[in-house]
Amino acid sequence: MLFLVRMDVKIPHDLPAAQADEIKAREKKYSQDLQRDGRWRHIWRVVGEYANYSVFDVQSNDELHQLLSQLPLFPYMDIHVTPLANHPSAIVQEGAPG
Ligand SMILES: O=C(O)CC1=CCC(=O)O1
Repeated sequence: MLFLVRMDVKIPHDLPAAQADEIKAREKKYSQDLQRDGRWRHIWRVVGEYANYSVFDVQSNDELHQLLSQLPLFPYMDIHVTPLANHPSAIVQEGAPG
């Protein structure tokens, strides 16, 4: 199942820089581990914003919720999830047998 996820990062200004840097380092490792195992398919920066659009490929809503809620930056992000389905005009159908 594919999901488009927008994450807006809102780190409080009074969070000490060293603590913010440590959380961001953990976030990067967590994200890259999920990218390597294929569940975090894409991550794109939104131009001019501290936000990203990501595509996740997971088995269920519950799995996505678990992955997102374990993000180190989770307490400091607004997250919006859009479930994706195949478009009938797409020349490649995601998830269809090859
Ligand atoms: O910087 C961001 O957009 C938040 C984020 C998600 C994964 C990551 O490494 O940073």
